[in-house]
Amino acid sequence: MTGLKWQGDKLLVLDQTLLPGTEEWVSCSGADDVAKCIVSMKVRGAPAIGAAAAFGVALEAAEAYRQVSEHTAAQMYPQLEEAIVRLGKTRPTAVNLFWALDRMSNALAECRSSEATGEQVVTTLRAVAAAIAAEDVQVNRAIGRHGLDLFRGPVSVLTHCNTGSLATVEYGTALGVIRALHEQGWINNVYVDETRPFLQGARLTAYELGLEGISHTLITDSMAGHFMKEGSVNAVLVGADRIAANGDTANKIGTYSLAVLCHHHGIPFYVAAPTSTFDLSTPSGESIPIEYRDDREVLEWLGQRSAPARTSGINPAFDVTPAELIEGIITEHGVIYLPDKQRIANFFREVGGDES
Ligand SMILES: CSC[C@H]1O[C@H](OP(=O)(O)O)[C@H](O)[C@@H]1O
Repeated sequence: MTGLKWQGDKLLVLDQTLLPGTEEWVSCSGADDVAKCIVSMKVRGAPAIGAAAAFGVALEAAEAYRQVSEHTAAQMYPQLEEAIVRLGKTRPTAVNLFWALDRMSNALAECRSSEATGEQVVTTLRAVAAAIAAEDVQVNRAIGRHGLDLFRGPVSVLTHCNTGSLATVEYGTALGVIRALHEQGWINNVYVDETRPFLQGARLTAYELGLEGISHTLITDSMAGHFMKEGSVNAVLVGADRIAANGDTANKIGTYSLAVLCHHHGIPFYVAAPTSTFDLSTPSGESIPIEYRDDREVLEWLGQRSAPARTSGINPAFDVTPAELIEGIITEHGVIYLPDKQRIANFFREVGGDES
């Protein structure tokens, strides 16, 4: 399954705010449509918002080309550069968004330096956006394969938030590992954290696992320690939105608590993420920008106020897990075992190239 469909001159986004009860596709014809979908979390998940933003730039190019008089590229660049800036302001934490926009920006710069025609700009940006999407699926399947190598037989795992086909283009990162385990017949059960306040676990992960008949049990976030203590959880698998150069990892709020619980109970805590989630320009977790969302997500339940009128709330959408609490980071190139912080630098030297 996927939450993004590219149809020539439109991007269709599966509105995740309506799942699981309603499957409704939103049609995007330009960067502003995509930006609104990202801000409102109709599309969410680090790799998914990167791919969606890339398509947003490609759609904007087609729109700009339709508007210019002599179909010359020169008139298109200001509109496209503005679209990239607009999309870059949608959400601050997931580095995949900026990684994808940088690839689009670099492609645009190459068009400009090679004096491409307007039509060539449209074709080039569409091809780069399509490549980002296609690569993501292959990367996720590689993450799944490498994650499978960490296990020797049937396990029960716990996961947080949604890291599946609705958080990526398809297959998923931590949920990609879970899919690979399921395909191997090695999933006894998946404990799914509901993931307050946006309920990505209850609404999206449970939806994906149910569609594929993967055994799962929904729990409240506060139950995780109980099931670890009783020995029901063999490993924890989570995703990531930004991994700093020392391995500190920003992920959905509640992830840090899971890592501390795993440390206490001697349960391996794994992060699954593509190399596009690494940000080697950010030295450590303290420098990762954390998105604060509307506190009504905390103060309300399904749109109805649950807290007293005079009660204030606070809503950090992510927290940072220090590298020393992470057993390993599962990437498309293999597993980086932490907490030897030098291993991140060595890993990128071995696989060749930067984090992009
Ligand atoms: C495969 S990365 C998914 C990542 O993104 C989620 O955040 P959000 O739902 O706010 O976009 C969460 O942190 C997941 O781990």
